[in-house]
Amino acid sequence: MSHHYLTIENVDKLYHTAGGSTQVLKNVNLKVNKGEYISIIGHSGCGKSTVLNIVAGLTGASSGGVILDGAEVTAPGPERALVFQNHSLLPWLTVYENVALAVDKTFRHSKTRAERQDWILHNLALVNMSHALHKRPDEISGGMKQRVGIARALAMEPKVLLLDEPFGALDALTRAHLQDEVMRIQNELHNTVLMITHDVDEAVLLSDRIVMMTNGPAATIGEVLTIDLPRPRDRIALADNPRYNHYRHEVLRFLYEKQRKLEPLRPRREAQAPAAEAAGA
Ligand SMILES: Nc1ncnc2c1ncn2[C@@H]1O[C@H](COP(=O)(O)OP(=O)(O)OP(=O)(O)O)[C@@H](O)[C@H]1O
Repeated sequence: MSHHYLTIENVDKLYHTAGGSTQVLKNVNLKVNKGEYISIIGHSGCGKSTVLNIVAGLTGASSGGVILDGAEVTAPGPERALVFQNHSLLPWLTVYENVALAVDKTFRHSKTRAERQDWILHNLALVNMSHALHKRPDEISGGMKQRVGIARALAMEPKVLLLDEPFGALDALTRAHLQDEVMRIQNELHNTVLMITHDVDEAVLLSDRIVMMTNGPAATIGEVLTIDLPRPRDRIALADNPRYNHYRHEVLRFLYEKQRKLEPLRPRREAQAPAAEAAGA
């Protein structure tokens, strides 16, 4: 048996639609150690969410599979918690109740009512949301909703945390603040994390390794970059760090030179502005 905690092995994925079938993923292989923070980056539509959904057990691989802590993934389960870009809190429940729902479900047999209550409060404190326990999602900001989503995921004590562009919908300052929070929590808890991102700086700042995917169809892992920067990491100090900038450059080079995304061809006359045509574009 593999000594890796999470193994994605020879995963192919075909989607069958009325128009025929498309091979989205081809031969995706990745081995993740316990406590590693992995980012997956690649152009839009290459298949990042499909990889994450297969690990989550939300969709099956067409061939190959996923093994987590020695067991094959065949269905969704609480040991793989997901956080999406668009907050998935239940709007009629308070912040506390949203986390309580997951905690009560996961620990109803293993923790007493009082222990569960402490655990909910503990996880909401971890993301600095203790001040808003009784607010409903429409009474808090987007960043706060993401904090609650993260608290809910952490509170399930998952074996792997699956983050699908968790900061994607946030403004730059809120995003930076939340990235710092996630780094702080990661330094404390050492979760195993798979995170999809489109943000090169975010990937370098947060990750132990960055998995770079080729363009689809039949996308696969093109390169894996190990980020050897000491933790805790400080975004301001790193801005002038040559190694940080080297990693950034490597990811940009992969995305914009090696895997340059070509826009689909459009009819020349209608699609291009006169100025662009005059410039010979
Ligand atoms: N259920 C489905 N049925 C058919 N095709 C699908 C389905 N889900 C995804 N696809 C297609 O598979 C490809 C990969 O989609 P996926 O969402 O995994 O990409 P992605 O890299 O996460 O994209 P983005 O960065 O834009 O979120 C796309 O071409 C998409 O249209």
